[in-house]
Amino acid sequence: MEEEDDNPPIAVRMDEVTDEMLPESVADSPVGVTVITGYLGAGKSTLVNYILNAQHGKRIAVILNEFGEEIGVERAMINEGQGGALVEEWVELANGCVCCTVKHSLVQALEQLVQRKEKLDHILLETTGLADPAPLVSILWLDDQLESTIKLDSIITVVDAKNLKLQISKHVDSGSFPEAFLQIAFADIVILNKIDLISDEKEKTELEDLKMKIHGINSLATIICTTRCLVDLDEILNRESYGGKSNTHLEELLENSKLLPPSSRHDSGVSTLSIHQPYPVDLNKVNRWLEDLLWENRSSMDIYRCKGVLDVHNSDQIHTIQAVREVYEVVPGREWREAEERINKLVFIGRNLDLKYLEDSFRGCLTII
Ligand SMILES: Nc1nc2c(ncn2[C@@H]2O[C@H](COP(=O)(O)OP(=O)(O)OP(=O)(O)O)[C@@H](O)[C@H]2O)c(=O)[nH]1
Repeated sequence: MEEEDDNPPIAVRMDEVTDEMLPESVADSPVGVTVITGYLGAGKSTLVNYILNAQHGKRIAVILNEFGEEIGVERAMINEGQGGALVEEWVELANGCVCCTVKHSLVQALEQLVQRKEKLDHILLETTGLADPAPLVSILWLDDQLESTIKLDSIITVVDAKNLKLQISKHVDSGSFPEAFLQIAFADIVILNKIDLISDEKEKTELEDLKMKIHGINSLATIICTTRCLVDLDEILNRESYGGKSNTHLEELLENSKLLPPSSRHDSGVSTLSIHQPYPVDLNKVNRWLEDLLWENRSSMDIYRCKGVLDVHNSDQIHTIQAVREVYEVVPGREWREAEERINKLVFIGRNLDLKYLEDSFRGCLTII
């Protein structure tokens, strides 16, 4: 037996790896669902058509969903992989409001789609007329323990570079803010599209300004500039933005640069800010604090998203916080490294965010005051 163990591992080319050769956990891993939002005419259909028709070798189902309208039967299109034929399927959803009746039916319909289609690599859900992606996130962000065959991967918001500039200038000094800002606030990835329409030098500087404004609304979003939504699919699929066990955003959050508060508050009132505090926290107190912030609405803040890392009392594991509106999750991640400074860092995206309130109330969760 010992001799066998001493044999060197046999090298296998990754493109020859079949499901049978993969550990069960990888072969059976749930199919990622990416939600695509964006303002009218920003380029959502252009992105979907590109993904369906490009030669990327991935088998992707696209579901077109008219939220806000009565939901009956929705169309799903599936790319056969090698840039081959498109197959059309109908995914049946019960009528009703997205936050109640459709909840289970949407998840069930997606699970059935995965079961019917062998080796589906990914599902895209294009939403039209959906101003606020949060209800959809709470439907698709499923607990790992449910062992679903699907999992929410990320939210992509397609933005029209030329139009966003106009929208931002129009809404400066105004109390209102366009739904495009809300879609940016919830995005994990912002595709800043129609870059070809920004041509002269002056506009190019404005493009940098636009990126800063997007990060002013949501400093956690990855911005990808495109023309006709031509984007490397590896940059947008399988991001695992909501994976409880995934450490992807943990390392991101530990990077200082991602956490600096924007130099000035965004005029739309939708902004990002972050708090950093040393000393371990009491996990029960953090849960109560989050519930107070997200559920009780005692302050004038409107918190859309929160991501963070925690130094939990009596634990060597970094804990991550992730919240979308009232749904939140705190999970242990990797262990703190020896040289790493143990700290609590939290990033909030929302309206009327109050730094002092957040810092003062969070201090109550520390084990050393
Ligand atoms: N110049 C330019 N035009 C683009 C680009 N991307 C998309 N378009 C055009 O913009 C228009 C709107 O694009 P769509 O993909 O239909 O946008 P959409 O977000 O799906 O639009 P709705 O479904 O109406 O919300 C179309 O005429 C596209 O051909 C781009 O990068 N540059």
